Amino acid sequence: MPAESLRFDAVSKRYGETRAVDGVSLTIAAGSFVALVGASGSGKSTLLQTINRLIEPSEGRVLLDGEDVAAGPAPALRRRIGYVFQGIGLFPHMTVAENIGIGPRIAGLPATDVDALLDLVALPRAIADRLPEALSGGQRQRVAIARALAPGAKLLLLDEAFGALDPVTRDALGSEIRALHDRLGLTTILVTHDMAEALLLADRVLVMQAGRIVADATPADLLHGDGGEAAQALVAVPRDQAERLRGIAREQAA
Ligand SMILES: Nc1ncnc2c1ncn2[C@@H]1O[C@H](COP(=O)(O)OP(=O)(O)OP(=O)(O)O)[C@@H](O)[C@H]1O
Repeated sequence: MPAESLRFDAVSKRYGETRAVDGVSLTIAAGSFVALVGASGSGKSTLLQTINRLIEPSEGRVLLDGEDVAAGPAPALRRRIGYVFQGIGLFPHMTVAENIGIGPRIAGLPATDVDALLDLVALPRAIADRLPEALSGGQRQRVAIARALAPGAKLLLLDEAFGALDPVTRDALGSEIRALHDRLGLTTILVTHDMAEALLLADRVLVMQAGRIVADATPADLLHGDGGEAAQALVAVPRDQAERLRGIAREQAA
């Protein structure tokens, strides 16, 4: 199955006076890796969840491969879309293998090849019989990714999926997700607070502010100073940190 393309067509979501998402129109090409960044409360998670219908837009529509996501039943839609969020949501009383296989099992699909999925996310096959409590945070996150991909999803939504991990694990898992994206030909949307992560992993970076997309640029363009004020304020953070670290290294060497 080829990667899935996405289109947001004037999508808004209101909660009373709050416009969590405010008239977003946007096309995401099949096979692209898009990062969605922005301050807390800017609407990233709300926009992401309109794709798998955890949130229904107040106005507008979302098209997956040209078809309105609201057209068919939500469970069938969600099987096409891998969704991983910070809270992970593994079932604590089920083994790793049961957690990974639950989606296809509920849908009455053929049993999941758990070993193949564990290989895919670089986990030892021997952990298949463990409960989630017997895993590290990074391992749990990998199981969640394997579960998200188990029904053959070609669209992967990651909502601060690496948020609770230590920086070393987070960096490694980010690179592995990018490699997995390339190898499986996925379309991936990564919500992150971390502009460095967005710049390093994505082909395209979208910046949200007060429910709107205020910048849409490649990492190279952002690093060249494009994208406007809000985007450049976010790019300045890792750049300033890198410069301060270089300054400390220079002082030590002098
Ligand atoms: N169920 C809800 N009821 C009322 N307001 C909501 C609800 N969900 C989100 N909001 C509001 O919508 C806005 C966008 O929230 P959203 O969670 O999409 O932001 P975010 O960019 O993902 O934030 P964070 O980075 O902190 O996760 C916020 O002002 C939030 O308070």
